Amino acid sequence: MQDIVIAGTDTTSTTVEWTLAEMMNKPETIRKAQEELQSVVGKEEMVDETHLPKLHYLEALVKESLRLHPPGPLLVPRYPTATSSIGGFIIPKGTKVFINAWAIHRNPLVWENPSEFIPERFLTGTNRWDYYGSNNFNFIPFGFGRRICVGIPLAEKMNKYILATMLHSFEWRLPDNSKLDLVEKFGIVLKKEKPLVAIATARPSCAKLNK
Ligand code: HEM
Repeated sequence: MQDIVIAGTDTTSTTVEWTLAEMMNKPETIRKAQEELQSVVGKEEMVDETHLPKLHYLEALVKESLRLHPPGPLLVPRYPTATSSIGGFIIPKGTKVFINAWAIHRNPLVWENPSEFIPERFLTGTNRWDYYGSNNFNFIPFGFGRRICVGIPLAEKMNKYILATMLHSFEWRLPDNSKLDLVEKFGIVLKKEKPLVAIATARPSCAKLNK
């Protein structure tokens, strides 16, 4: 139980924080997400679970944020049960192996402009990557194989639900005289070095919230 709470809380809040920070750095993404929310949810309603599968742009935003800033950058270590050879390297049985998902997600042979936040890459062509290691394991924010994250169905919903509600109900801006930075702090969970501080103002378009 404790494992599930630990694995499921920091990862989700970090994903929401990174996604909002990247969006505030590229305000047109906020406008596009709010347009999508306007057409799917509308002015009179609050976001609910039934809207989530229709929010394709929002899903692309979350995926692009997980690509650039995977909360578990090195996944969980593996210990091979047999000696094996990968890419010419011998990996003895029992070696502690880390998978660098962070680097895989920025591989320039796979991702065009890998360091740039471009959610559209998850909307077109074969790039509608899922979370289960499709596309040759080039996108693995939840890991892969037997020990893949068990919380994917919940995390998928929560990430979108929280962000959708925040963007539908509020406008977001930085405090006066502050600058946004996107510096990472490496750890078991990959966080922002400086937590995002943002000011929320209720959107006039959200009638129910203002009652
Ligand atoms: C954005 C949210 C999340 C991300 C990015 C994430 C990421 C990960 C990653 C990378 C792993 C290791 C997988 C591997 O090494 O192959 C993992 C494992 C795990 N996650 Fe998540 N996770 C998230 C949310 C959640 C939630 C919401 C729960 C539970 C409700 C959860 C429960 C777990 C558990 C129990 C494991 C260990 C699985 C095992 O070892 O068999 N995670 N997660």
